[in-house]
Amino acid sequence: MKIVWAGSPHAFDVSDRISKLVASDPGFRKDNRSTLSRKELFKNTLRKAAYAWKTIVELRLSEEEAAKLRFYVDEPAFTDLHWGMFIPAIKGQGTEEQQQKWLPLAYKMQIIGCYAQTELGHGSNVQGLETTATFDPQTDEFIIHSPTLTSSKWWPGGLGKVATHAIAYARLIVGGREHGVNGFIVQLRSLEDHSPLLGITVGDIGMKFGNGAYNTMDNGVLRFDHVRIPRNQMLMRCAQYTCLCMPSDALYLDKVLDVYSIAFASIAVMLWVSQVTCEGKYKQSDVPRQLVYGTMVYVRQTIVADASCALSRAVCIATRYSAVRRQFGSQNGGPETQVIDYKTQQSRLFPLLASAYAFRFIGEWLKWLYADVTRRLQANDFSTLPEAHACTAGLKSLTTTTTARILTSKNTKTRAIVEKLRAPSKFSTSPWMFELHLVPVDSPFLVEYPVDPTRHGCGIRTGFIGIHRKKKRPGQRSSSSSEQIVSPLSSRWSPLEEESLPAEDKSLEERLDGIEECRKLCGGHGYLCSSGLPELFAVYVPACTYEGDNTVLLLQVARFLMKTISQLGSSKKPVGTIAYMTRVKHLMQCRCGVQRAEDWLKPSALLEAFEARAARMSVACAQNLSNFDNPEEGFAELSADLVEAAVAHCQLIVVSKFIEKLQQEIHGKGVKQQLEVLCNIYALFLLHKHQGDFLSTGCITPKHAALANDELRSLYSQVRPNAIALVDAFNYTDHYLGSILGCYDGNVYPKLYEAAWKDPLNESVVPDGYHQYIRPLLKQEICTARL
Ligand SMILES: Cc1cc2nc3c(=O)[nH]c(=O)nc-3n(C[C@H](O)[C@H](O)[C@H](O)COP(=O)(O)OP(=O)(O)OC[C@H]3O[C@@H](n4cnc5c(N)ncnc54)[C@H](O)[C@@H]3O)c2cc1C
Repeated sequence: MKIVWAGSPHAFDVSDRISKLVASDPGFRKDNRSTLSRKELFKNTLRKAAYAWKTIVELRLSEEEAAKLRFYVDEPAFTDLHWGMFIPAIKGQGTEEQQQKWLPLAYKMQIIGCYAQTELGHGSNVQGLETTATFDPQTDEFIIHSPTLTSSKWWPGGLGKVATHAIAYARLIVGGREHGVNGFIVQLRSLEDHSPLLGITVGDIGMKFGNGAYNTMDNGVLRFDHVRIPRNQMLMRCAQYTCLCMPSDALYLDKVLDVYSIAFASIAVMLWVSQVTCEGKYKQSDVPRQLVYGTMVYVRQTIVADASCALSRAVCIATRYSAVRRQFGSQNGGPETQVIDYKTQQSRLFPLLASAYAFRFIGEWLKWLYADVTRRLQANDFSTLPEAHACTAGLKSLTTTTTARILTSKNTKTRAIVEKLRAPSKFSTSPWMFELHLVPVDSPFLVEYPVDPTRHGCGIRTGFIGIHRKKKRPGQRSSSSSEQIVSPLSSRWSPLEEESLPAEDKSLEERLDGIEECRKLCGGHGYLCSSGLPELFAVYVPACTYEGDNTVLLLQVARFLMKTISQLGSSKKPVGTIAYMTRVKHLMQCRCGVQRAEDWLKPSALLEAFEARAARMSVACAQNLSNFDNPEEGFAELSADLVEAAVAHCQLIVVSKFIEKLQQEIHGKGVKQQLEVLCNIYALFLLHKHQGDFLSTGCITPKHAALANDELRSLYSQVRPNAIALVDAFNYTDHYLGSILGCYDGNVYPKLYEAAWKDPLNESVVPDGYHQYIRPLLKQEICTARL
C-alpha cells in the first residue's frame, strides 16, 4: 500500500529516503514553532530555508529530491513562491530571451522572486487591478505606479521581507490606451544591502491565523511610486488578462476556452498575447495563447495533491490516537474500549481516511491530465481545454474545502418537500391566483415572507423553502379551502411519491470538517498544539482562498455545466469528465436498481446514482435559468443552486476516478481489496451525506438510502482491523507529522506529559507576574498595588 500511495516504487524510494534525511537532521527541527514569537519564528524560517538550500547543493540532490526535501521540511516559506510561482511564471510567460536572462539567476537563487498580483482592494477580480504600467517611449521604459491605497499589492508570499524581485501585475498603458493586465519583472530590493529601491515601499502585512502556522511566511504589502523598469521586463510571451467572472460576461460561456488561471492568481483570467515594441507599438504575438493553459492544470494538480497530504496527515494522527485512547466500556476491571471501536468514531473517521485516498488518486489522475493536455496542446488540439479547466477548478475547490471544512447538503426533508411542491401544478389554469412565500427552514416559528415570483423565481434558497400558496381570486367561488399550498409553476420534474418523503434528518447541521473533524476526534488533547492539528489547520485553511476562491471556482464549473447542457443537441459532444451528459436522457429517467445492501458495492450502481444526481441537478438549474429573460441575472439569482450542482459534478469525478483506479492492476496481497472498501466508503458516505440531493432529484428512494447506510456500517467494520496499517501506508515520519498524538509508537501519554514541562511557561515554578498581580490579590492588597 505504501507503494500505491507513493505512486511507484521509485517515488516511494525518493520520498522515504528524503523524509528520513530531514527527520534525522536537527537543523530541521520544528517542534517549538508554535511557541516562538513572530520575529524568532521568521528568522528561524530564514535559517531553515538557507540550510535546506545548502543541503540540496552539498548533497547534489536532483530536482525531484530537492522538491521532496522542501516538502518534508514542512514550513511555508518564501522559497515556495520562488520555486512554485516566480520561476513558473517566467517559464510560462517570458520570451526565450527573458527566460535566458532570468532563469539561471533564479535557479541559483542569486535573485529571489515572488508573485505580486493581488491588491488590497482587488483579488478574485483580476480585471479590477489598479496598478499601472505606462510605457515611456522616450526612455524605452515602463513606469510602474500604485495610484491609490487600494492598488497596494497585498498578500504576495515572500514579498514582505525577502524577495528581491517580483512578477508584478499591472494595467498596461501604451500611447494613452489601456491594454489590460500584464506581468512585469520588477526589482524591489538592492542586491547589495537588501534595502528597497527608489520608489518602492514594502513590508509585511502582519500576523495571520494561528500560532506558528503560516506566520513563517512574509506575506507582503508593496507600493510603487513611479518606478521605472526597462521595456524588456514586461513578460511578453503572453500578456493580457481580464477576469472571467465579470458580471458582464455572457452566461453561456463560449469564452471558457479562453480561461487561464495562474497559481495564486486567484481566479481564471482570459488571456491575449501581446508585445510592446520600442516605438511604443502594441501588437499581438503569434504564440498560440492556449499553450500556457497547461500551467493551470499543473498548478491545480499540485494543490489537489497537497489536499491529500494535509488530510492524510490529520487522519493519520486521529486514527493512531483513536486506537490509543480508551474511554468507558471496562468490564470486570479490564481495559476500557478503544475509541476507534465506537461506531460514531468510525463514521466520522473512516470517510476521511477514504477521502484522503480518493484525493490521492484524483491528484495522480490530474498528473495524467496535465501530460495529456500538454501533448494535445503541442499538437494544436485545444478540444479538451474547457473540460480540463472546469475539472481542475472544481477539483481544487472540492478537495481543499473537504480537507479544511465542508458544509453538507440541505435538510433532506425540506428538499423533498420543495421538490414535491415543484410537481406540475393541477391548478395552473385557474380561478386562482398564486403567491410565493419563503419559509425559513430552521425557524421554530414558521415565519413566511411573501415574495414576488416574477422577480425572485421560486424553489430552494439557502435556508428557505419556497411555497406557492394558492389563493382564491377576489370574487371567485370554490368549494375547496380558500388557501392551499401548491406547486411553483416552473419545474418539469415529476412529483415524488408520498412514501418517498424521507424522515427528518439533521444534515443541515452536520459537517464533514476534514482537519477540524480530526481535531475533534482527538477530544481535548486534539486542541493542544502538540497534537499538530491546530497548526495543520491554520496552515491549510487559506488553500480554500488562494489559487482561486473556492466558491468563485465552483461558479466557473457551473457555467461550464450550463454551457454543456445548452449544447447537448448540437454537434459538440461532451468529452472527458463531462461525457456522461451524452446520456442525459437516460440519466433523467433511470431508476436505481439496488435491492439489497450489497448491491451498492457494484460500481455500476454507484456510478449511475452519482451521474443521475449530477445530471438532474444541472438540468434543473438550466431549466430554472431558462425562466429568466436576462441569463446573467438568472445566474446570479440561482448561484447557490448552481454551486451545489457543480459540487455534485465534482464528487462524481472523484468517485469515478477512484473506481477507474481499481480497474487497473494493483500489486500486493489484499491491497486492492482494501482500496475497494475505501472506495465504497467514500462513495456511500457522500451518498448518505447528500441524500437530500439524491432523494429530491428522484435518483434513489428512502429505501435505497437506508440500504446504502446499512452497507456503509458493514464497510466500517471491514476497515477497522486495517485502519492503522492504512495510515501507516502514508509512510510519514514522526518529524513530518509533528504530532505527539499521532506518533508511530503510540506512546502518547508519557510524551504529552514530558512536552508540557517544556513549555516556556513552565521554565519557572512561580510565574513571572506573581509579585505584581497574583500576590496582591491573595493578600487583599489590590487597592494599593501598582497595576
Ligand atoms: C495565505 C495566502 C497567500 C496568498 N499568496 C498570494 C500570493 O503569493 N500572490 C498573490 O498575488 N496573492 C496571494 N494571495 C491572495 C489570494 O490569491 C486572494 O486572497 C484570493 O484570490 C481571493 O481573492 P480575495 O481575497 O479578493 O477574495 P474576494 O474575491 O474578495 O472574496 C470574498 C468573498 O466574496 C466571494 N466572491 C468573490 N467574487 C465572487 C463572485 N463573482 N461570485 C460570488 N461570490 C464571489 C468569495 O467567494 C468570498 O466569499 C494569498 C492569499 C492568502 C490567504
